[in-house]
Amino acid sequence: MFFKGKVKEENPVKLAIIYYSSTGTNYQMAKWAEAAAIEAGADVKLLRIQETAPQEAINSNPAWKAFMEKSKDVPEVQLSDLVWADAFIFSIPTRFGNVPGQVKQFIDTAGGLWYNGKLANKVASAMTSAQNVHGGQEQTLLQIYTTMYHWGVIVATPGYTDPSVFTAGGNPFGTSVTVGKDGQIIEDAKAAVEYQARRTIQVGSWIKAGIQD
Ligand SMILES: Cc1cc2nc3c(=O)[nH]c(=O)nc-3n(C[C@H](O)[C@H](O)[C@H](O)COP(=O)(O)O)c2cc1C
Repeated sequence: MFFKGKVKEENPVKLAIIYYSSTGTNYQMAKWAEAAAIEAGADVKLLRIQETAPQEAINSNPAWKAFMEKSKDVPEVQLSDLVWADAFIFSIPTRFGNVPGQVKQFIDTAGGLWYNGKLANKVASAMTSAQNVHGGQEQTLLQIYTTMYHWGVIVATPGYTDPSVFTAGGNPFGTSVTVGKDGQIIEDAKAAVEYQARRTIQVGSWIKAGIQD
């Protein structure tokens, strides 16, 4: 159950790691997932969801402004990336116990793909952050999973299938973290993120192999 190996190299799982981040937390988690996924042999794209907030709002928060500048070269996720991928990992902040509007705006452009069955039978898991330990992290994960259920995506949560889940705070829905006053992640979450990436790829490889049989 504790998957540490590599997926089949001749037909790697195509993994889209899709994040939204204002101040870098979810970017950090996405980068950890990216490194682990490459190590596991997946074909990986790290993609950011388009920022749609007004420039004045971004400028009013130095951490937000600095992070926008730092991450400007990360490619923006396109609908074609959703079609390309066998599996998704979403990393998104908690906003009032829900997904950020930027994420919802992108998701709501996928109606045509959904209608044409282009999103079904993929695999997904999600990660999130919040300011408070009990700030709605699980609820945010459930919100994005609800969309996955509509898409016909198979949601592959970590559950309690690896010791790293406990070290990171024990969220079986997906890795979730708390952002301290210094803007840094409080929990020791890197191993859990890496494990979640490997597990998403592993389940993705099972589904992909099953579809090809
Ligand atoms: C509009 C808004 C709503 C938020 N709602 C919550 C919340 O419900 N619970 C919480 O603990 N933190 C909340 N936060 C804090 C964010 O979750 C936190 O800034 C985010 O996890 C940082 O992630 P990032 O660095 O990737 O942007 C909110 C922040 C904003 C701007």
